[in-house]
Amino acid sequence: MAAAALSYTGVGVGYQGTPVLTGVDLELAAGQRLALVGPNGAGKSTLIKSMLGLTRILSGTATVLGRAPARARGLAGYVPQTDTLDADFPVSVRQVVMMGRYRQLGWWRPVRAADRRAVDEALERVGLADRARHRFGALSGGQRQRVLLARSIVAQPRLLLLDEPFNGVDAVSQEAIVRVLRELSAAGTALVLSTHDLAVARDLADLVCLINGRQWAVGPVAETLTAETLRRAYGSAAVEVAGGRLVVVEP
Ligand SMILES: Nc1ncnc2c1ncn2[C@@H]1O[C@H](COP(=O)(O)OP(=O)(O)OP(=O)(O)O)[C@@H](O)[C@H]1O
Repeated sequence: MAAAALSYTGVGVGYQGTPVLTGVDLELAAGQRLALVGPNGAGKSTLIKSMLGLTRILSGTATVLGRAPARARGLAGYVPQTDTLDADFPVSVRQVVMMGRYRQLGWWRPVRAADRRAVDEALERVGLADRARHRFGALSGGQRQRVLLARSIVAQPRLLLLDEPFNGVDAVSQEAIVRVLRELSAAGTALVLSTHDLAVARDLADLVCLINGRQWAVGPVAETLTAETLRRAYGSAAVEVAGGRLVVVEP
């Protein structure tokens, strides 16, 4: 049987030996979709970085695709927040997506017809085939996010990690991204996405992990995103309003 996409038991993660998030218990199988939900500073990005082998596991045990996270580097796909990238960098959409192939095949190897085909197919899939020659930085935030998704899928990862994939993303791009994520998951890719938006978690995820400095709850979305667990994780001032948006009223 294939190794779990993720297996975390009692995990603490942080920086310079100081934990920012503790008590994380996660099991994710092929094709499952996990939403990491929590307020700003909860530790969502840090947890994703630990899955990429970029931050130390300070306590507990963790495997990513059957290996210790530091040994799994490069195996999981990663879609960063678009606004963390330098949009002025003079690179075409096609070149950005091709970077996803280099990682798998080595930058020294010449680009082959199969690589070009994979890039074309990925751009087609995210609905941006007609933008291949455009400058990456000239696209809208939502289109850039679709390009970054295309870059990650050309490497055909068994686990895909997305950090706030819908921040600053227009409705058309969000719809395209959601469609591709559903297709990937149906084909067996395990997904982890961090989000502030409870509606996104409910719509897209099977499992949710509610964190804020520590893990407050984990499990199937309907059972886990309850008013009670949200109140515990966000503090008593947390109020959920219609449409799944969470409004936190400062005490
Ligand atoms: N490189 C770093 N060194 C030290 N502390 C860090 C570092 N990066 C983040 N932190 C701290 O770790 C905590 C968790 O941050 P993290 O970015 O993981 O949260 P988040 O849930 O992703 O929040 P946001 O939604 O604001 O991105 C915060 O207190 C943050 O200040």
